[in-house]
Amino acid sequence: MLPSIPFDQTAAHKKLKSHYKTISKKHLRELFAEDPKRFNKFSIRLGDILLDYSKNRINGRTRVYLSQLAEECQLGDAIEQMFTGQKINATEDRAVLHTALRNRSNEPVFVDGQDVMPEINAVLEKMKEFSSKVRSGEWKGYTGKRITDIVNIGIGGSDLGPVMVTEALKSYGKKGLQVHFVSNVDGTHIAEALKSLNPETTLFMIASKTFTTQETMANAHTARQWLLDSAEDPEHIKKHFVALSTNEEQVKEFGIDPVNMFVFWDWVGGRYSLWSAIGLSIACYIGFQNYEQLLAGAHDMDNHFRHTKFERNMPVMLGLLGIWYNNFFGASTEAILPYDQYLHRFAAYFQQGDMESNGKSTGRDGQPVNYETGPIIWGEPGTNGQHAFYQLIHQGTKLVPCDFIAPAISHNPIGDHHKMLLSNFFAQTEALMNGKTAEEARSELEAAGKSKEQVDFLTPFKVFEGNRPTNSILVKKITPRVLGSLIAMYEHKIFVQGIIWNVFSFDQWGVELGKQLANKIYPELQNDWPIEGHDSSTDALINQYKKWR
Ligand SMILES: O=P(O)(O)OC[C@H]1O[C@@](O)(CO)[C@@H](O)[C@@H]1O
Repeated sequence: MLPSIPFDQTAAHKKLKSHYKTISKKHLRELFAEDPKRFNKFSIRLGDILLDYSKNRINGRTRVYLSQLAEECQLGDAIEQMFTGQKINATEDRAVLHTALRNRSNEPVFVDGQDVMPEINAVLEKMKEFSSKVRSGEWKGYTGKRITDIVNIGIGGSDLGPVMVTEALKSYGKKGLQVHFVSNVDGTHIAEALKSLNPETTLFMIASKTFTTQETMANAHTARQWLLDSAEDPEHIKKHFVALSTNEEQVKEFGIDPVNMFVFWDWVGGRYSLWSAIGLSIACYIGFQNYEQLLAGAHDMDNHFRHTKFERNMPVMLGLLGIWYNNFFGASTEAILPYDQYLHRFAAYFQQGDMESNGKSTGRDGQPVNYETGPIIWGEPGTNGQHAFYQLIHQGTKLVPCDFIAPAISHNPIGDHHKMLLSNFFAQTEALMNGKTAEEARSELEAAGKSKEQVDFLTPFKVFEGNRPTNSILVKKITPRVLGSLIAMYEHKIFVQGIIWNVFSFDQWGVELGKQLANKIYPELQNDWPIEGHDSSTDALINQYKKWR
């Protein structure tokens, strides 16, 4: 059981609060001027990943106090409790073992006294065999044709991970095998997906940990009817449907043969499940060997996280820096800005990963917390973001700590594109750090031949305060292994923050109320009678909908 340590009552919190008063008055320009070796002091390398966190509003003392905060919150113990299968997801009485799914060492991991590695390996073997059959054409549809299209039907963690990874690793995708993703219960989503597909060569993967999620089950039934409209014989379902789930009973009830079920376990959180059977669409698309590389990369980061002292620990430093801005500088959001178009769903993935884990306001002691917890995560690929919201990041009134991510090597080395992309990647963090002084702005305007009146008028609008913190994560190339490490790095950053904010990061009770009310309203929409009994707004909205539909 995790201890409950209100983070704002730790000695380190007190020290950080006082330290903030001095360090927050220092501009990043000064911090770099004071120490030419600043980069060496505030950067970490792990394989083909370089984390440069030197452009942050910290000095050596800040890092000492932040590390003390982690120590006081017993982060080290908490890490060991997770990796060794303790039931740290206390409100659901479950272990948290996405790390076991990628435990390439195969060292035993025990849940309730049983080593879970044999069953994990059995599912991986089944995924290997199945993905090989689909990719080779051995797996045939009801008319004997090979599969050309996979449709993953799932939502949240049963969708976002496979989407993000198959997009990020698109250059590893198999030619002639397309993956599609349907998640929204909005009929448009499945209608648009099915428009271009042939039932004879389409394989549906119904991805759902519970196999009860309204959206997924609605889409799954629609997909099944779409197949039967062509195939007619229900016997053919088993050639075109597999299930990725923990719930065998519901899978059977839907009509999928348990032989075609790829199981995972209740100690795998939905938003941490791409390493489980939920990753089957990934394995089919990029091949099982590449999927194993993804697992290996995550395992590399797991070992780093578990065995590295906090000051040299990537997830720990990222987690502590996030707390520094969230709880001491009052920054309520964090931007993830990948300078890689294939990573265009990376920020979206961690919207669920981070916000569904730490978007909590009740401490592990059952009491309301009296400090900020999970930040709002957002972001878009660079350089697009520069033409959308960088105005606010550079000159707005809000502090937005940003993670910039970029590969040194592109999968598409066309002309000078990558050098242009990377010049922006390097320039943006430099600009956010240094800014532009009024003197610099003024002399630029004068050099441009502006009149004195124009210079006086325009100068204030051309000043950049700078001092805006960023992390730079430069990787050699986005390979399956590097991507696996990057994802695990952010997973563990989220873990670090949840431990220190004294919340339970692996349940998600906050998603239940909306579902409950939707299940109450859904039957009310089955007729045209006017509704009353909700509040006047909900009644009016429902009744207007009924008039218009
Ligand atoms: O995989 P499933 O059981 O269908 O859940 C889908 C998603 O729904 C949730 O909102 C939980 O209800 C996410 O946590 C989860 O990833």
